[in-house]
Amino acid sequence: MATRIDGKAFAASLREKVAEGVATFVAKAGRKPGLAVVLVGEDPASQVYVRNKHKMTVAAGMESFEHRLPADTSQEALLALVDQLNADPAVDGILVQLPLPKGLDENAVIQAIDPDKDVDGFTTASAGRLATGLPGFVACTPLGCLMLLKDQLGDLSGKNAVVIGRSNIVGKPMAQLLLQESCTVTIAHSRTVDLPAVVRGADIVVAAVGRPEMVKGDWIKPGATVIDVGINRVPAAEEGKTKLVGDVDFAGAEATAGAITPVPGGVGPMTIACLLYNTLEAANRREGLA
Ligand SMILES: Nc1nc2c(c(=O)[nH]1)N[C@@H](CN(C=O)c1ccc(C(=O)N[C@@H](CCC(=O)O)C(=O)O)cc1)CN2
Repeated sequence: MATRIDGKAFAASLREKVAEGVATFVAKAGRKPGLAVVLVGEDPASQVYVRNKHKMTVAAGMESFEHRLPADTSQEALLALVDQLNADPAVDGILVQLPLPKGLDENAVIQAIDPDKDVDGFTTASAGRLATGLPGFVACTPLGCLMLLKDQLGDLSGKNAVVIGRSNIVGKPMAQLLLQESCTVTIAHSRTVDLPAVVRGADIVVAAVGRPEMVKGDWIKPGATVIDVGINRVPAAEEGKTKLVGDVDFAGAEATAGAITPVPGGVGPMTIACLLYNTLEAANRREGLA
């Protein structure tokens, strides 16, 4: 039976370490690191995530600047706010909560963020820095996955890693991070031929496809480490109720894997902890303290 990787506990201890780093920063810089979060519209899940970001930012000793805008905000107004935050010396990190309401150009808004404040790691500048090994910010979810993997396995070099999913936000940066760790990396996607066979060759599986329980237990190589990025809400057995499942059939994979992240309580909590980690890093760099 696989070890369950406790992302919730790991994230809590990372947030504590960030809080210690924040105290050191405040002592040296004479100010708090600042994180600005922009939420447009009333998407219920986004509201919960933004509320949690605010609470955890404050708990880590940082300044939280929350900007809530109505769903009918224009592209121009949103870009003007991003410009204002880029210029604000109290703001070290900027995050625009995704998804944006229909009608807004997500890519244009993200690219408007100053790469030195891009604590979400979503700008093309950040992606380019990661791909070429330059210092920059790595998107929080893949960064969290890497931290969990290194904590579990130590040195990753020479491991066969399969990343299922090729999104700019998770799949591609995850593959870059694993390559940097000297893994042999395969990026699998919807056109991959014989996905089960590809996954069976992997020592490390990162599933980020957004399809509930798509990766089956008998695809997993015995002893492999499985990182499940999926957060899918599906109907529960009880009438009218729902539950969260990942992209991996947890019960099936748990029997064969060496270690596996659960959903919830695996990768998800790492996302906000890594956001705080990146914000502290941004503040240190801006003050020449990194
Ligand atoms: N600008 C961004 N937008 C979005 C990001 C992001 O990193 N940057 N990621 C997601 C949402 N997200 C943070 O914003 C996020 C998602 C999930 C979790 C989490 O802790 N999930 C829990 C389950 C929560 C639940 O019960 O519903 C878990 O997996 O254990 C935290 C943050 C999209 N938008």
